[in-house]
Amino acid sequence: MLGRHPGRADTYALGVLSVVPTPITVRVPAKVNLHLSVGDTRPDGYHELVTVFQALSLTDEVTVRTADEPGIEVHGEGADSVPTGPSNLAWRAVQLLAEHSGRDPEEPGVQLTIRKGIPVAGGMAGGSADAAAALLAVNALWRLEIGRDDLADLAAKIGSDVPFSLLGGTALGTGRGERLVPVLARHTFHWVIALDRRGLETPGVYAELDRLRGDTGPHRVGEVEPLLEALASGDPRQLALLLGNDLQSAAVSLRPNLRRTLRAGVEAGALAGIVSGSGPTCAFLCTDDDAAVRVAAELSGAGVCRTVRVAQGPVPGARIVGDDRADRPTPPQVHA
Ligand SMILES: C[C@](O)(CO)[C@H](O)COP(=O)(O)OP(=O)(O)OC[C@H]1O[C@@H](n2ccc(N)nc2=O)[C@H](O)[C@@H]1O
Ligand SMILES: Nc1ncnc2c1ncn2[C@@H]1O[C@H](COP(=O)(O)OP(=O)(O)OP(=O)(O)O)[C@@H](O)[C@H]1O
Repeated sequence: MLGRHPGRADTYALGVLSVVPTPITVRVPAKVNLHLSVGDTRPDGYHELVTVFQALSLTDEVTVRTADEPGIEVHGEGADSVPTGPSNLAWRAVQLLAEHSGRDPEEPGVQLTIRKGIPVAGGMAGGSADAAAALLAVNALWRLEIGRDDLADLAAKIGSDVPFSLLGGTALGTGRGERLVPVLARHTFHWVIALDRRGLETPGVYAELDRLRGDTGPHRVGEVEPLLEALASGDPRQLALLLGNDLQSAAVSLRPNLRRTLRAGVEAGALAGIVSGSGPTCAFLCTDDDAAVRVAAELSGAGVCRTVRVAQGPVPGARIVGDDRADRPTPPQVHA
């Protein structure tokens, strides 16, 4: 590798030596949709949305490094069900940036390591998060200096949730969810996240919503202003009354057990519970950190879900946290 690409920006000639750039690690959050109104299907097959995203403190980390042998390693919970080939969304991000910068997308000379903390196929934008992280990391690795707005345009080509994974915080999303405006959210909100035993595929959940709706319509997207006011006030009780997700009925129709999970969270003391995005993960809003810990303990004892996490939001979007974490003890579960 050393010295083989003297003209490329990712190796730097130092006399007879070349220096391979330091690996870059990006941390990226999960999301929950506090409000998700699904309108009609557009000619391109996507549904018109009005949604409010919030980034939560469940995170993935993506490390990119220059390598002769490209590949993807995935560590952490659910790693076995994450593809390590070209359908991995983070790999698609690498290929997109390679095309964008005039490199060969089939041989980008990059190795990816993904550490999953976001549930896979859980409705929390795990794959989208990895794609956003890979965009930011490779932009830095190759010193492309693509600005945040242009990165967001590239992100939208990969998936509707990817631009929000880059942005983070709390944001209003329109279009198919990719057009974003940041929203003021005072204070930190405390969440309990209940993970289901198996994932749900997003297209199937939208299709189930269409099936349940039948010929009714047109479908107006719901009002979001009261929720934005609750966010600005910072009062979780006010916010709890306004949480809503049009995909919830479809997710519950595909997974009737979610009804029991949602009920159990509220019985355990949460202010309200919703299915997160396309599900099956359920998110419960709590009054404060202590309440969240109590709800999490009770919910995990209720036997209604696979596992339970406590999280806070909003948190920042994808951001560089440092160089290689190769000294970490977690053994890889999937190899490229
Ligand atoms: C459910 C949400 O997570 C809510 O934020 C998103 O709408 C899903 O976003 P995503 O996973 O990034 O989805 P994409 O990869 O863009 O699309 C996957 C599939 O979901 C459906 N889809 C997605 C977004 C949208 N506005 N309308 C749709 O109907 C389509 O069947 C599409 O083929
Ligand atoms: N880097 C990735 N991490 C997780 N899943 C990925 C990744 N790349 C591709 N996938 C595939 O995408 C599918 C959906 O996974 P993901 O975790 O993104 O779901 P999700 O959180 O429900 O997505 P969203 O909330 O954006 O609809 C998985 O079944 C997996 O096969």
